This record gives sequence, C-alpha cells and structure tokens, in this order.
Amino acid sequence: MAGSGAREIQVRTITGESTAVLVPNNSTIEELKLLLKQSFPPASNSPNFHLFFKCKNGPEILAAFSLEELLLSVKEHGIAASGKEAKRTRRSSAASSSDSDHVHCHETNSLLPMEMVEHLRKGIGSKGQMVHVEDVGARKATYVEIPNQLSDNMRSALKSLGITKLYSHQVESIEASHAGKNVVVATMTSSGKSLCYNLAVLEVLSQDLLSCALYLFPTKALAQDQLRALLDMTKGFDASLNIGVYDGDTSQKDRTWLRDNARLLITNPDMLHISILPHHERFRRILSNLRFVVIDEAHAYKGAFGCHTALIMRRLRRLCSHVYGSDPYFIFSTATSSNPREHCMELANLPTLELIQNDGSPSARKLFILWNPIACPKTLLEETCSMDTGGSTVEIANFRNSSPLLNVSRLFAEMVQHGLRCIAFCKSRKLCEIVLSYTREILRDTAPHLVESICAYRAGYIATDRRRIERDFFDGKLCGIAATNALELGIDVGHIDVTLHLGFPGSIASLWQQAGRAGRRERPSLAVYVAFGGPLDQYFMNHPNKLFGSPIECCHIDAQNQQVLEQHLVCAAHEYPLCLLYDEKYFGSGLNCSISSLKTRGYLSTVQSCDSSFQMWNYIGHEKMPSHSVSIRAIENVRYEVIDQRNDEVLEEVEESKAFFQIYEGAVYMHQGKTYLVKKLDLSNKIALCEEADLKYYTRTRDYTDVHVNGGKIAYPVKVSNIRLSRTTAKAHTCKVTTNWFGFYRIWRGSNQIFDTVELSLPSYSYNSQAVWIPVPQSIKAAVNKQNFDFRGGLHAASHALLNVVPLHIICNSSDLAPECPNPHDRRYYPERILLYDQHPGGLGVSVQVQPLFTELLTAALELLTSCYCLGDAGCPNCVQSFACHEYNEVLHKDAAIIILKGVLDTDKLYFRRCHDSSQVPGAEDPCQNV
Ligand SMILES: Nc1ncnc2c1ncn2[C@@H]1O[C@H](COP(=O)(O)OP(=O)(O)OP(=O)(O)O)[C@@H](O)[C@H]1O
Repeated sequence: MAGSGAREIQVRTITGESTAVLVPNNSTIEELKLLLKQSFPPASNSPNFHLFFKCKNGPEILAAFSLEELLLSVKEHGIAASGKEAKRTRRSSAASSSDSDHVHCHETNSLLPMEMVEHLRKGIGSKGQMVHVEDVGARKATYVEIPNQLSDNMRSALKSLGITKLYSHQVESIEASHAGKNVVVATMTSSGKSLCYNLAVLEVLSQDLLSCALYLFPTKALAQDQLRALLDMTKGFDASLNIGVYDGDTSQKDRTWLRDNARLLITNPDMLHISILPHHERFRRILSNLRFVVIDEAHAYKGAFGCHTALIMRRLRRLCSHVYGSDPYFIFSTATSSNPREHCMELANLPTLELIQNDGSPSARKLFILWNPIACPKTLLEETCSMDTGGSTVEIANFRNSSPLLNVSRLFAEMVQHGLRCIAFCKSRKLCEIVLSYTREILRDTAPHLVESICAYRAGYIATDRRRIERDFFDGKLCGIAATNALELGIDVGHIDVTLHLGFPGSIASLWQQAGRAGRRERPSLAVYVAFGGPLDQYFMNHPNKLFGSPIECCHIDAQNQQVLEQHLVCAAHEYPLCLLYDEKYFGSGLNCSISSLKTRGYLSTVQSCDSSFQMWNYIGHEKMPSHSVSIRAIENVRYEVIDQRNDEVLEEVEESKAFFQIYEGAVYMHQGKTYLVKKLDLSNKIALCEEADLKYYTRTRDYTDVHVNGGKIAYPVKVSNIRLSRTTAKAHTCKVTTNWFGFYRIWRGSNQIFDTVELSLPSYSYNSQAVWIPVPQSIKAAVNKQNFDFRGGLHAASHALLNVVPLHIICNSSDLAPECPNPHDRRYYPERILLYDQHPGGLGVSVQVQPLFTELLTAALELLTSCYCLGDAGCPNCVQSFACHEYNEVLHKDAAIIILKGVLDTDKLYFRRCHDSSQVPGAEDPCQNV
C-alpha cells in the first residue's frame, strides 16, 4: 500500500513483466528511473525496453516531476529533440498530458529512421521485399539575415517562433510581395512557405490599420491549422488584426462579428462562391480594403475544382475592381506541381507572377523504400515466419500470406514499437480501417500498451472526432495514424518520422506530398511504398527510375470551359451586371458568345443601347441565389448516418454515392479498427444501425457501374480551334452513370477466402453526365478474336490509352474523365465501344471538347502504344495502365488495343472516303455535327 509519503505505481515492460513499485512523493525523474531500473534491469534479450507506467492512484503522480524535468531528462539521454520539438514527440508528450495516468517511455534502442532500414533488412524484409532504396539526400539551408525593414511586430513574431534567420526564399518572396508583385512560392513541403505569406501580409496589415486580407484553403482543417499558427504568431502585436475563420462551421453570431471586424479572413473557395460574393455588400469593408489574397496548397486547385475556383477568382477580382475600387495582390504557395507559375496565373487570371523556387530551407536525408510483398516467394515467407521468434501465432499465420495489407500493418507496428511516429496512407477508407485493425492485432501481442496509441483518420469521421485526432497526434498522445489522403495536405500534426504508402496513391505528386509529411524540421525520415499485386504497382517496383526519375504531374485548369464559364457568368451577373467592354478581360473572348447563349436561355437581359459593347446585362433567372445550384466540387448533401445502436452515437456520415459500398444489412462495417455488424438499413431516414461485434470475416459488395448513353444533344456549343481537324464518327451525348449493388461476399480475414455469397436488393445510384464514344465494328472484334486476344481487355486498354493522351491535347486532368472499366467477374453483355465520360455529376464539358479531336486522340493513343516497348498484355503506366482505373487495371490487353485503335481509325477513314466519293458528305465538314 502507498504510504502517506509515497505512491504505488504498476509498471510493465514491453515483454509483459509487471510489478508494483513504491515511488516516494516528489521524486525526481532520475530517482524514478533508478527505481525502475532496479526493478527491471534491461535484459540482454529485451533490446526494446519500453516502460509503461500505470498510476493506480490516478494522475497525481505526474505532479512528482514536472514536464520540464522530464524533457531535460529525455534530452540528456539523447532520445528526443529539445525544447518545443520535444514537446511534440511521443516519448515525452504523453507525460505532458496532466489528465493522463499513462506514461510511455522508450529507454533503450528506440531506432532512428535510418537505423530502421537496416533493422527491416535483417528482420521482416530479409527475404527480398525491400526491392529498392532511394536515397533522397539532405540539403543544407541557405539562411539570410532578417531584413532591416521588417517591423518590431514581425521581429517579435519570429522570436516567439524561435526563428532567428530566414531562409533565402522567404526573404525573396517577402521582398517581391512588398514590391507589389504577385508571387508564387513553389518550394518543398515543410520549407516554411506559410511564413512567406504571413510575414508579407501581417507587415502590411499592422502598418495600414484599414487594410484586409483573404486567405483561401482547400479544406476546413487547414484553415483551423492556419488560424492557430496566426494567433500564436500575433500574440504580441500592438495592432488589432481580428483574424477569424469564415466557413460552413462558423456560427451566425461569429459570421456577423467577422464581417464587421475581421481584417484577416480565412475561408475557402466554396464559401467565397456561395456566401461572400453573392452577399458582397455585407463584406464591403473587407473588399474595399483588400490588399492580399493568399492561396495556399495551390496544387489542390486543378481539374474540375480548379476550373470552378479559377472562375470564382475572376468573379472576386471583377467585383473588387468594378464595385470596391481595390486590386489585391496574390500570394500562392505550392509544393507539388511542375508548372506552378503557369497554373497560378491561370487560376487567378494574372498577367504577371513572380516565381520563387530556389528553396533555401534545409532538408534532412530521406530514404524511400519500395517494398514488394510478392517479391517474397511463399516458401521463403514460411521460412522467415518459422525463424521469427518474436512473432505471435496469429502474426506468423497471417504473414505467411504475402498480403500487402499484412505487410503494411507489420511495418506500421514495427515503426511505433521502435518509437517512430508514423502515418500509414491507404487508398480507401476500408483499407485504412483494416490496416488499423491488423496493426492493433499485432501490437496486442507485442506491445499491448501501444494498442490505443494508434488510430484511423479519414474524411467520413465527424468533424469533432477529426479535430480530436489531429490534436492528439500533435500533442503526442497518438504515435501512429492509418489515414486516407484526407491527411495529405499540410495540416501540422507535429513531427513524423515515417510514412507508409499502401499502393500507388494516384499521382507522383500525391506520393511526394504524402511522403513530405515526414521529416519536417530537419529530421531524417523514411517512406515505404508497399505494392499491391496489380500491374501498376508492380511496374513501379520493377522500374524504380520511372517513379523517382519522372517529373511530378502538371496542374491543369481550363477557365475557358464553356459550360463552367456560363454557370459562373450567371452568378457574376447576379452579383453585378455584366458588360462586354469591362468584363472580357476577366472572362475571356468567349464572353460575347456566352452572353448570347445565356440570353437565349432566359438568364440575362439588357436595355438596348447603341453600342453593344457598353450594354449592361442583368440577371433575370428564376433562382434567387444562382450560386446555390453550381456545385464546385461535387460535394454530396445526401448522406447516410451510421449509428452505434447501443449508445446512439453517430460514428460516421457516408455520402450517398459511396454508402452502399459500406453499409447494408449484414455488412461488416469498420470504425477506428473496431468491427460492427450492420443490423438495419433504414433507406427512408438514411440511417444504418449497427452493433459492435467480434467477427472473423469481412464483407465486400458485388456491384457494377454502367454508362447509358442517352443520345440527347448537349446544350452547349463547343468552340473548335481553327486548325482543320480530321473528321470523326465519334459522338458526344448526355449519359447516365449508374452503380448497382446486387450482393455481397463474406470473406475470412487472414486467408481472404470467400465462404458465403449473399444477395442484396438496394436502390441503384445514378448521376447524369456527358460522354464521348465511338462504336467498334464487328469486323475488328473478329480480327482480335482471330489472334486469340481478349477483346474486352483490348477495349479497356484502348480507352485507357485514349485517356492517357487527352491531357496532352486538352486542358484538363485525367481524373476529370473516366473510361468504362470492366470488372473481371462481370459476365454480362458489354457495349463494344471506346467511351470516356465526365466524372463530375452534371458533366463538365470535357467529353464535349474531346469529340471534335477524337481522330487526333485515337491516332495519338495508337502511337503511344506502338512506341512503348514494354512487354506483356498488361502494358505499363506509360501506355495502357491508368492511375485512376476503377478495376485496378485488371482485364487489359495491349496488343488487342493496338488492333482496335488501328481498326477504328481505318473504318472512319474509309467511311469519309466513301461519303466523299458518293458526294454524300453528311455534314462532315463540321466536326461538331454530333454535338
Ligand atoms: N526561417 C526558419 N527557420 C527555422 N524554422 C522555420 C523557418 N521558417 C519556417 N520554419 C519552420 O518550419 C516548419 C514548416 O513550416 P511551414 O508549415 O510553413 O512549411 P510549409 O512549406 O508551409 O509546409 P507544407 O508544404 O506542408 O504546407 C514550421 O515549424 C516553421 O516554424
């Protein structure tokens, strides 16, 4: 029993030994350590000596040693960094939480990221899974003295951040901003880009007490993160800045206050579009005094979302100029784009932009491992497992299976057990939950005290849960997160040592963005890309130079996309009448034609004047708020709530389009690594009731997605370049994209064996869109079959090749379009055609732009395939594989695709020659005939 001057604490080592230790009150950390060492001399066979302190009498024990003492001690022993950083490391910060009665302490053999590579090579990677290690060398900082012109406010802000010198690119960008230039800072992740815009903006705002700034972030989490940073930085300022976040979560009361008082308003493009611009008079003070617009993570604005944001920027700049007499400067920041200047100029319609890209920040060494689970033959795996004395029976049994999921889970457990803070990026929400659950299973055997120190993070979780997880990771209460790309953009979750990547995330830019989350603040780091068995991942495993030697992707936006342009012109006219003379510089040369189209469709009217360029066009549409019907990033409002029926707690809200992949009666639903059985799906109230259950299986839906071409004409005429294009029989039509769910499988965990097939009856999910397509004649099918090639695989490969060449000819992202991807198990009839459709509900107009170019694109696709010397039916990512394939690049046949593409081009050529010969040119002079 604890006497009055002492307390009893329970101590347990990682190997499970446990005893009670009597600790005198007010003992220092050194005394405590000594006591513990006497009770548990580190055994030679226990190199990873983790101590777990559980205080029986509640949390008071922490009062015996202050955080400072703990930090000092930790620092002395060289197992964590000092000062501010140490506060964020897991080892020390668990103790900083006064409401915690758990203290985790790694006494010896915590591994550094670089040491981990050797550890893996000798341990779980000893049989060849580590197929490549790329050494991304360290870079030294180029510091510059803080410029003399910076005010005392700025100097004290820097001091409060512990910054004594600036990186060269920071000074370069601040000077450019202050010289009145628009600036884009395109340096590495964690290179101090925020300071580039914060110093430039705060300096002006603290000197000119009327001036205002608008910060745009693509996510609410980033906005909150920046608010915290700005409030910290400006604590000692003598000028009132009134910084606040104005987004969908802001209360009405706070909104009113911010409108009246804020000088630095943090928001997002959605809010600008739907709330600020349509009610611009309420923001008169801010818009009249707007000096800066800051756009962080500029690479997030590409494709459909980028196109909408570009038009919102034009609406903003136009209102500032026409109504409020202001002309703000722009500061962009981006880490992963290979065309930052061109992209940002298009985004905000700027004539000039200063590019700052000579990165002066230091970066530590990063080792990037390519890890191929299937590189390890089954027999060798068995051998490894039987030799692996540290693994549990479950683990050994599981690891015998070369599943990438189990590999990544094992790596995840390995990292946290060795004191390395880690994010395991997974491509889907389900994978994220499974990885968490497997990793916890491993930890339960090897380090039970760490089971609760890891969790999952994904966009579906309710906002308060996400904020808590971010905070807990930052504070060090958590040491690992299995996350989707929701954690990819730069939220500061503190220091991270390792990133794991389960499967290729969809773009090289995304992979680097994710890997950039580790190794911040000059600490060496590790990234491990674990491959799936699909052709794309296997290609990178076999050709590492294609991954590390290729430039990251460009960001494309097309602010002239007629369909999107017209949607925003309606909003713009509602905000302030349009005028050809003054607005063409914002909306481009298509303005005149779009105004006529909107007039015909009943959106605009004018009072006749003698000179048409002076005419003012007023909004006369029926909607009170036209911006409400323009969706800028296909956010779904209809969502299903997943409720734990035992305590009525909402676990998640799932968008309608994704709901039935996860929740249906009998589904095994996962949340924070726990399994739940879905008991009831209430379709009318959009609620799924579930109960926690210990299940040894998981479920997978049986579904298919069909594209039904309606044959309806698309309402928007497309501008065709003056270049004489080849004729085509391809058509662009409206279409309906429908997903059907008709059953599900029950599958054993571990062995992945299907043991039950269940039928389902669920409503299908559809959205209207636009498609461009060409039929493939029977003669071509016969030619493919004659070679014993897979015709369906050929259609799939040809559509992928076509998709791969589209962004080279049209400004768009390849993710704006999708091909028809066959499910290998689907034996139904399939249309014999090459088709691409707009992935954005309602359509984006990209298919329409593709149609007149179809022959050129088919020719380019054919050239791509014939000039690519890769071997095998499945091709490679340079030719027929697509990063975004819905069916993991299965059912591909490159040689069949060559026959199909060639055949379709020849058929079209022949058709037009015959038309010409018989002088029956069916309107073919106009390549838009089918639009
Ligand atoms: N001149 C400097 N000297 C030392 N540390 C700095 C300096 N400038 C910035 N930092 C620190 O570097 C870290 C990363 O900064 P910041 O978050 O601004 O990077 P970033 O480039 O915006 O990152 P991301 O690309 O992830 O958004 C922060 O902790 C910041 O305080």
